[in-house]
Amino acid sequence: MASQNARIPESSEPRPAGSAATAHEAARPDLDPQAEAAAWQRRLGALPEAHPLRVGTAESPLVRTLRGLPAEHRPVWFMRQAGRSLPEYRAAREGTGMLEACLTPALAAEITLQPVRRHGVDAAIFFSDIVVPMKLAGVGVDIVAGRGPVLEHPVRSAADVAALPELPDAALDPIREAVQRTVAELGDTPLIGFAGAPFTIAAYAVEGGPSRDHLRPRTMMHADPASWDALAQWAARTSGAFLRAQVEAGASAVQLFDSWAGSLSLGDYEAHVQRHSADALGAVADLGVPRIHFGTGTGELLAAMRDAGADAVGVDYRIPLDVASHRLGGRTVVQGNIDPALLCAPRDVLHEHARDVLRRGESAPGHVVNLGHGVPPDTDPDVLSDLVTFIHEETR
Ligand SMILES: Cc1c2[nH]c(c1CCC(=O)O)Cc1[nH]c(c(CCC(=O)O)c1C)Cc1[nH]c(c(CCC(=O)O)c1C)Cc1[nH]c(c(C)c1CCC(=O)O)C2
Repeated sequence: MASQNARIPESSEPRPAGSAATAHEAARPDLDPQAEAAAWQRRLGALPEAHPLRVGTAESPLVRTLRGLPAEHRPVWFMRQAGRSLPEYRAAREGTGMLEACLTPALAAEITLQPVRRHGVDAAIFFSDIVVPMKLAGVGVDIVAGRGPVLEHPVRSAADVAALPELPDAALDPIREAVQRTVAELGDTPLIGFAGAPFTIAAYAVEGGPSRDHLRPRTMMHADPASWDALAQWAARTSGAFLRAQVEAGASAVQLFDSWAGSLSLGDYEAHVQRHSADALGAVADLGVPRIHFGTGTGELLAAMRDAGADAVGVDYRIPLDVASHRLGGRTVVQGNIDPALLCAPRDVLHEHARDVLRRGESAPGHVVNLGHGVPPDTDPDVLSDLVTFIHEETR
């Protein structure tokens, strides 16, 4: 059991004088349960009475942790938990393209539910993709297995940006139906809705597909700032509408994936990206759902990503979680950051690494356990099921 008072291994950065070794206690004494509960109810006021967050999932370990409240155990889920690591996923996808699967409500719901049934994770994440909103808007994009999203026509000029179609609200109906089908099965297990952050979406649009350093969008924000701004605003509107549709249909939390933000300097992030991510997260601000903001290679961007409007920050495996929490001022819920590479290590090695992540997570007011990035496709599903059991037993 990872003690609440576990001594945290010395991190590479000084801890501010007087900060608690386990901020959980430091954060909680300030929390007046009655006041928090009243504020929480006010926060959810705009949601329908029957929304899962108002009738059950609010007391789930995931949502309580995102609210900064103690929970029966540390919640755990995995990015890319719905995917090729599951034989049942491969069977369900047989003969159906990726985007077609995302836009077939019964199939998207089934795939979303598979890892919850198999692993007993504390949250489902909606089976879709960050380029689905682009597709629904009418942009020529497909997902190539082993590569990722590929566009028919890269977006490189002001004219290309001006030609980008707006996402019609009715085009989101298959998404709403898939979410409704999913939450009808989930009961008190929360569904996390998600979207791609404007920079990551724009990086695919400008490059036309996956790239390592995202040089073209990073050049555009300096060489043609007006086109960059118009493109990022379009991406924020499109992703924001996608997020909102999932929440209105029943998602109890959202995650904004800025997977490729790590290629940005803090200066470029603050000057050219942060406000657009704030607009995407702002699309659900009035609905009160907890918001998680995740990126990879973002050790220098953590506070700026939180300040874009997140309740929690997803941290990748490259920075120790206590160091990340320190950079967030010790006052932000963190998510992560088990290294996916250790899923193929011997079980005792993985468990010791997970204990270290749990100990380091004690330095934040709340810790949602996750990987530092997605589940590798060749992962043994039993390793993930065992890891969920281990995390629950260690933190019960
Ligand atoms: C960058 C990114 C994308 N899509 C996503 C991101 C951000 C997360 C991350 O950083 O990995 C987000 C995403 N994509 C998918 C989900 C559903 C949730 C889940 O998988 O658990 C989520 C949350 C399904 C998917 N999206 C994709 C798959 C693999 C499709 C398959 O072959 O089954 C899944 C399960 C395809 C995809 N889509 C994308 C990539 C890079 C790929 C992988 C290409 C490949 O390796 O085959 C773009």
